[in-house]
Amino acid sequence: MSTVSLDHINTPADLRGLDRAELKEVADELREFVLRSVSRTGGHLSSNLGTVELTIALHHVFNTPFDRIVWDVGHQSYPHKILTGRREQMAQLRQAGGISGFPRRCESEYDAFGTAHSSTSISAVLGMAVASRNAGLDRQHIAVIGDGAMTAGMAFEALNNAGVTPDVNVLVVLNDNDMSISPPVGALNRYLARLLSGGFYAAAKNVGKAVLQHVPTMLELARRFEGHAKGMVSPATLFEELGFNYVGPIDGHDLDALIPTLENLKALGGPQFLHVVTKKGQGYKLAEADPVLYHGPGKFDPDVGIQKSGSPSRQTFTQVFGRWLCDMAAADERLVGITPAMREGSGLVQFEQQFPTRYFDVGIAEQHAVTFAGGLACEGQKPVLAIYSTFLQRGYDQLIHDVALQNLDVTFALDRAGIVGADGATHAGNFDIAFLRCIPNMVVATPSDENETRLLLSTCYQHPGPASVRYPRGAGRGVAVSESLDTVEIGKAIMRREGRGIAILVFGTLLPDATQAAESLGATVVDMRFVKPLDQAMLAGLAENHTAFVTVEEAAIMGGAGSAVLESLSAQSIQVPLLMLGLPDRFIDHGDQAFILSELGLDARGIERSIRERFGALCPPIAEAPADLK
Ligand SMILES: Cc1ncc(C[n+]2csc(CCOP(=O)(O)OP(=O)(O)O)c2C)c(N)n1
Ligand SMILES: CC(=O)[C@@H](O)[C@H](O)COP(=O)(O)O
Ligand SMILES: [Mg+2]
Repeated sequence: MSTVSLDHINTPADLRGLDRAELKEVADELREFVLRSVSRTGGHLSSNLGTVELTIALHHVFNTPFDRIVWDVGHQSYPHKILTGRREQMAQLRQAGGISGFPRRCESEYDAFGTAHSSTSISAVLGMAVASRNAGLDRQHIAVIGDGAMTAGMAFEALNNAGVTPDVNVLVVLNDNDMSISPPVGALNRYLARLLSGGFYAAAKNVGKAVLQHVPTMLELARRFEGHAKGMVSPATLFEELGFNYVGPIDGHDLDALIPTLENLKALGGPQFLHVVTKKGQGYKLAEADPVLYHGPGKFDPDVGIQKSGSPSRQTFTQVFGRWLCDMAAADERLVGITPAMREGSGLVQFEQQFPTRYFDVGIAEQHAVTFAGGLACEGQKPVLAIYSTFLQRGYDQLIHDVALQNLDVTFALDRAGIVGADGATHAGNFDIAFLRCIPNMVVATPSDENETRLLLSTCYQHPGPASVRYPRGAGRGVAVSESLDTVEIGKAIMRREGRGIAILVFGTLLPDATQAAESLGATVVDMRFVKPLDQAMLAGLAENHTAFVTVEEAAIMGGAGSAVLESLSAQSIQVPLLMLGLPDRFIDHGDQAFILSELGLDARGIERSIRERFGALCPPIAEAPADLK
């Protein structure tokens, strides 16, 4: 009877002494561990169930951590974490103080490169491989990239570069599960499907001379041990044309196929490309049947599966957006909705069903999404680009050059603005206010609740130029949302509470916390609604009868809305002391959203405490206040 157990695998070295049968036992245990563990913490499930054998094979064959593995996106790296000494820490996955859901260099020497935004792995391993070559190191560099991540331009920029870079040991493993978060889109997906079906080779046999143009030289053939697997002289795949030695497709759940193939590839130098086929959710029937639902679930009972809860009392901001989009699309046939591969997360499921010809999933291609929207706007369409704040960072030049500079009418619906919780710093939308407000022509709206979100979406949509509306991850506070498509005046703030001494200027959904603080302080509260254009008249008016200002935003303080107020006061030669509350100048780790906001002093107590610390003389005494406020 075998004594092999996952409990005894503390580093990949422990895998290297195992035979094939033992490795298969480890794979079964590892899959079960991933399922049980993720069901208790929440996290990315389907992708991790799909990479169990691939992870074991890679660590078995390659000499990690000396050899480098870069996990693209990194949401499939849990088996890797478990096999590299973090099995116990999986219990705190994505929780405050616990390990991250993504690879991080500071977390383990086995995490060769930090990932989370997709399609960076080939560039990163190429950089590493060139550095190894220059240092005379005989090291292997492996990028594991999914079929979804492979659709991004950046992956192709890297292939283009790697294919002609001399003397680099780069292995790209394409983990093809025929899924992105939602079903994959685009011509590359079709091409991969043709490779899998064998149709590519079969069709090629009939192409006659065209095939011969692609016949590799005898020397190359000798290098391609996989020639026997293909079993014939075949036309070059796209990846071969780009300078890679293409091998595959092989079954990514079959250790008997994976291990010898990787061993052979390890012996070869130069750019290698291995196409493996896996199943998202492999081994857990419910996830296999619905990999979208199990892509990134919260906690659930694995014996029962995810249970659909009854209709929740509070809508998420994403749902508010999704409904607004459908309503506005019904009212205006020029509206088109765009998502870069985030149909579910961005709230476009219903829109796709209702308006299939006006729905565009462009793949993981944020840059393209922005310029595509610009092109649509040129011809009189009204594009709404639904995009996470953090992913718009990818399309920054396109936003400036292809949209704002030409004053094109594109509405940016920025979801996940501010703290996002379990995904942490890589996904937090901290920077959009700072990077958007400096762009000429941009309108930057910061709705304070669900209804304001709808109102400002309509307002920005009707604005004939580029405009953005930012809203956070998760549910609002339960504010009823009107069904109208009314608009408000752009650049106009609204007074929410008239007080004395201190005026709290709120940009976004921290309004209830700021209001609660203001009630203790007797302060004025203004919902600023827009960072740009800023309501300068409101600021000037408030300055006449207040002695201090406080700005509150769930965004980076540096360059943020508070900075905009400061600039405006300075430009108007208004001298009022200003306290800026928002996100500090550091990356903020994963953890519960409310907990993080409270740690950052951005809940009602924290806001009051900061104001008292700074403007104590202007504040009324604390009556029966909790000790931490005194
Ligand atoms: C730049 C960027 N855009 C979008 C995402 C969101 N995202 C995370 S995983 C994923 C799908 C990736 O598909 P694939 O690479 O095939 O991996 P799989 O989920 O199938 O394992 C997407 C769109 C991201 N992480 N980075
Ligand atoms: C890995 C990745 O980028 C996505 O799966 C992301 O984690 C989704 O985040 P939401 O859960 O906020 O949609
Ligand atoms: Mg995939």
